[in-house]
Amino acid sequence: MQKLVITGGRALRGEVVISGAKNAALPILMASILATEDVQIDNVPALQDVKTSMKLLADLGVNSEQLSLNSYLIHPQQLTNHIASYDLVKTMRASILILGPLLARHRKAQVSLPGGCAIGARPVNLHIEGLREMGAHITVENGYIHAEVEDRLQGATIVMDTVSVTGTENLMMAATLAKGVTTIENAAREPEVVDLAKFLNTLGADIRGAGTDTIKIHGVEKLHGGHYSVQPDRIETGTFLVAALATGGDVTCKNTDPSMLDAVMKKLTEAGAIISKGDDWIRLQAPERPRPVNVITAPHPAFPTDMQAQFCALNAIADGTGWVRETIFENRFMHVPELQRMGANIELEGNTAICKGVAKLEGAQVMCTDLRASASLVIAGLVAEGETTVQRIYHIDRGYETIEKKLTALGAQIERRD
Ligand SMILES: CC(=O)N[C@H]1[C@@H](OP(=O)(O)OP(=O)(O)OC[C@H]2O[C@@H](n3ccc(=O)[nH]c3=O)[C@H](O)[C@@H]2O)O[C@H](CO)[C@@H](O)[C@@H]1O
Ligand SMILES: C=C(OP(=O)(O)O)C(=O)O
Repeated sequence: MQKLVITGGRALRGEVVISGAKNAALPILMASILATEDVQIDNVPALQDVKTSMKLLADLGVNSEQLSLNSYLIHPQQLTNHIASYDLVKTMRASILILGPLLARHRKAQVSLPGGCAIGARPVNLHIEGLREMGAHITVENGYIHAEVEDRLQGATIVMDTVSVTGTENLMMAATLAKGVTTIENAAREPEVVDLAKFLNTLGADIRGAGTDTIKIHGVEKLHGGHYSVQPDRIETGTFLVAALATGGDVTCKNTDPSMLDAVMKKLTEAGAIISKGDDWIRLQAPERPRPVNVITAPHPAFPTDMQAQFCALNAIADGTGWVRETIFENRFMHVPELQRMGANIELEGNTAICKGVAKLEGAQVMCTDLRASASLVIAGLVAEGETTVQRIYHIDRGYETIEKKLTALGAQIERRD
C-alpha cells in the first residue's frame, strides 16, 4: 500500500494551480446521462473518485472518451444498464448521485447504498423521500435502492428536513426531466450545487435559485449536449492555504475562486495570515506562528466541515488554545488520535476538539482514516520535526490531484513510496 513520507520543517513558498472541484465534477459527470447528445466536461480533477465515476458510467453502457488528463467527452445517447453495483459504489459517496439521473432518464434504477468517507451514518433517506414525492416507487433491499417510475417523474414541492448537498443535487437532477415544476425548499446553498445547476442549464435545463435555499426547476422533455468547465476546488484551495499558514510560508493559489472561501479566509485572517486576492487567485503570507481560532462547521456559507480537520492541525501548533466544533457529521474527528501521536495536545469533548497549541509537533507514523483527516496529517507532517509517514493514502487520492507533486513544487520534502 502506498504511503507519503514527509520531512517537516520547510516553509511552503510559491504558486500552486488549483484543480477542478471533486464535489462539483462528480455530480456533473453523473448528470451527463440526463443528456441525449455529446457532453464535453473540462477541468475534471484527476482523482480516484473520477475514475470510479467513469467506470460507473461505462457499466451503465455509456460510451466516453478521455480527451486529456482533465477532459472527458461523454456520449450519453446509449444507456443500456440500470444497475450501479456495490463493487463500484462502495468506495464513493457520490455514487448515490447516479440515482436521480438514472431514474429520470431510464425510469428504472438499482443503486447500491453508497460508501465514501466513514465520517458518520450518512443516510440517504432525504434522497429517497424526495424522489418518492416525485412519483417514484422505491424499496431498499439487500443493500440496494430499487427505484422505478412508470412515466416521467412528476414535479413536486419538496421541503428538505436537513440541508443535504448530494440530496439537493440528486433531486435537482431528477427534476430537470420531470413533468411540471419542482421546488426544493431548505436546499443546500453550496457552490457545488450552483455549478451543477449551471452545467444543467447549459444543456437546456431550466433551474433557478441555485445558491439560495429555494430552487425551482421547470422540467423539460430532454437535455441537449454541451461543453462545460468544472469550477475550482475550494477545499483544495483552503487546504493549501492552511498548509502555507502552518508552515510559516507564502503561497499563491491560482485558478481558484475566492468568492467561495469567505468563511475560511476569515478564519485564516483571524489566525494571523495576511491575505490578498484577485478574481482567480488568493495569496497567503504567514506570520511566524499562527494564532488559535475557534471554528463551528455548518452548511454553506458558514465554515465547511470539509475544512475542519485541516484547522485542527493548524490549531495544534498555534500560539494558544482554540477549538473546532463539528455540527454536520457525528464521527469526523478520527484525525485527532493521529495528530496526538505527533505530539498535538487535543482533547475531545463531545463534538468539540479543544486544541492547546504546542511549539513543535514530532514526526511519527500515522494512518489516514478519511479524506480530510489525511489532509490534516499531511499538514502536520509538513510542520513536524523529523520524518512523518502517512499510511493508507488511498483516502487522500480520492480528493487531491497529485498532492505530493504540488507540495514539492512549493518546497516541501514529501515523497510517495510503495
Ligand atoms: C460528494 C459530496 O459532495 N460530498 C460532500 C457532501 O456530502 P453529503 O451530500 O453526503 O452530505 P450531506 O450534505 O447530505 O449531509 C449533511 C447532513 O445531513 C445528513 N443527511 C443527509 C442526507 C440524508 O438523506 N439524510 C441525512 O440525515 C447527513 O448524515 C449529515 O449529517 O456534503 C458534505 C457536507 O458539506 C461534505 O462533507 C461532503 O464532502
Ligand atoms: C467527505 C468528503 O467526501 P465524500 O462525500 O465523497 O465522502 C469530502 O470531500 O471531504
